Amino acid sequence: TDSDPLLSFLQRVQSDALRTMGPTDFDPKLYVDLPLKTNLSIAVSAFDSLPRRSGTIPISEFNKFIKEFFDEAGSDLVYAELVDFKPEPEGFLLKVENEEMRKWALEVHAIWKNLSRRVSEKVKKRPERHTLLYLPGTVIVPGSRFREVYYWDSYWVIRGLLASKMYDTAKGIVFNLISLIETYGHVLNGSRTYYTNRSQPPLLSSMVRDVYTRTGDAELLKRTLPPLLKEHSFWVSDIHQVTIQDQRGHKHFLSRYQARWYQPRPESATVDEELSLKLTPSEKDAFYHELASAAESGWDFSSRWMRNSSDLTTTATTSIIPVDLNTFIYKLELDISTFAKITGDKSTSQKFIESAKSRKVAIRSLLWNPNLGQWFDYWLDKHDAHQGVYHWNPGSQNCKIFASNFVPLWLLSHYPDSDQLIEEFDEDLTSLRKSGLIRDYGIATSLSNTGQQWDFPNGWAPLQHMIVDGLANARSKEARCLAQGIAINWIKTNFAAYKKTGSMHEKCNVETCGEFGGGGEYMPQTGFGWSNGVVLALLEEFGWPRDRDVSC
Ligand SMILES: OC[C@H]1O[C@H](O[C@H]2O[C@H](CO)[C@@H](O)[C@H](O)[C@H]2O)[C@H](O)[C@@H](O)[C@@H]1O
Repeated sequence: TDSDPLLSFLQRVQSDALRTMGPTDFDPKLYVDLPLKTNLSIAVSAFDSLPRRSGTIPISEFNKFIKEFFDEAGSDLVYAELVDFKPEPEGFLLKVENEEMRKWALEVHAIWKNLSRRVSEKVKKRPERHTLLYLPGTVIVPGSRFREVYYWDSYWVIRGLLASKMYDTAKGIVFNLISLIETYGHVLNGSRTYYTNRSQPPLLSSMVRDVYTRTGDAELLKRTLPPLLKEHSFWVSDIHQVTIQDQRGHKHFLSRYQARWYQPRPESATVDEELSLKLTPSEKDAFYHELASAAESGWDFSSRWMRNSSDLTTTATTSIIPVDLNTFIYKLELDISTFAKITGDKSTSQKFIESAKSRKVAIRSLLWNPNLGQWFDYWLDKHDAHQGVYHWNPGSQNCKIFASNFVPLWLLSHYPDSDQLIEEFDEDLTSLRKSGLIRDYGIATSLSNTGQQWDFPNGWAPLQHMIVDGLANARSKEARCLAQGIAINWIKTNFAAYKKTGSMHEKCNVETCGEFGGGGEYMPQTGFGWSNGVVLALLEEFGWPRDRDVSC
């Protein structure tokens, strides 16, 4: 934040706000999202002259200051009309025959109008007054406190938009993300200045591929290939790529999450500072780095990254080689190779076939566990590294159960024939069935109830979708039935929660029908981009017969 005067100032306002308002219902993100009305220097001197009693600004003075110097959070994104939205598009969810389900699906489809925005011209004119970043086209936001575009959320938003037949809006989202690569060299976690230090799970090529499959737009592939090559370089750069030598002396290259950030996350600074109170200054820096890196994974936060699942300060994201990240990069490599082939760039196509092959060997050699029949994250042991090369140790696979252990199955829906990564996966699904992850109302994120939001009993839409989509495209009938069963229960619980609360939720509790998820550092959010996208995508894939009950 030192190099960003607006952010430093907003963080001062945020920490004074906590002292003034108290911790109940306090959301630190609100303060770093406030757009400035005046020049920064004027606001700073007004802030410095506010009266303080025992270090605290009186509430009326504080509120007056906020009103005078800031516009409302989110007001720098304005409502955008969706040019391709139709209340009931032609060919919409043709397999959904049940009237009640169809009516609800149309309501979920209509929520795109509530979530669509464009960045105000004010941001383009005076970027120094906003933490929001300018994007050229219409955006779909997740909802509630998430007032900006998020990277990996956008994949499932696009899946939903494709089911809603909104191809132009879907393409516009891709172009927005590309504009971020052009400016920053990678897609940001989200479109805010405080997210420039990290990315999120790399799913841009998957967005492009799915839009291309529906539209056949080869121009899109031509335009996206150069930025996708940049994105690939980002994920195999020094900070992300790790070399691991196997027991036969063969060197493999896999990637990890790692943010370029050693301070509290500005959007959660008061929380991070409180958490780090017991740490020494150098431990604090390392802890903040690990938290930001966990945010890059999209799984913020989870026992998956913690050495001790009851102590968030033991988060050690950068010491882990994640199954899902390497699956996504493997798919990125296959996608780049496919796009290059279609657009006539043979040498790039060949080069990326080779990269994908090497990554496949690495994933199979280091992350796949043939005895337990699943892929595991791998813990890096710094003491075991010699001149930057780690030595593989089978005991360092993290054999705890997480939904991410089954994310490679997702490849079945995109590369069903050519992909040998999953060929060893037991088609009778013993490891998945016995994992304990499949619950009555969806796939649990993990088996540990730690109070973190990416843990039990929460189920997240993206995780349901990747595993279900993969199984639905498997050869075995059993796998396809399992996929359908999970999809039906997930749709039912989203339906029940919507009927009960009038909203779509960011996450659900997989134990109880109609109950939304909890835990983590902020209040459960509604809206909600990826949840809507996944419901629409699953309804498109499986349909809903007339006589199937909609309730649990
Ligand atoms: O403000 C705290 C954190 O919030 C975001 O993470 C969560 O919401 C995102 C939007 O739906 C989602 O992509 C992510 O998986 C969630 O855990 C944000 O991405 C974090 O960087 C931020 O610190």
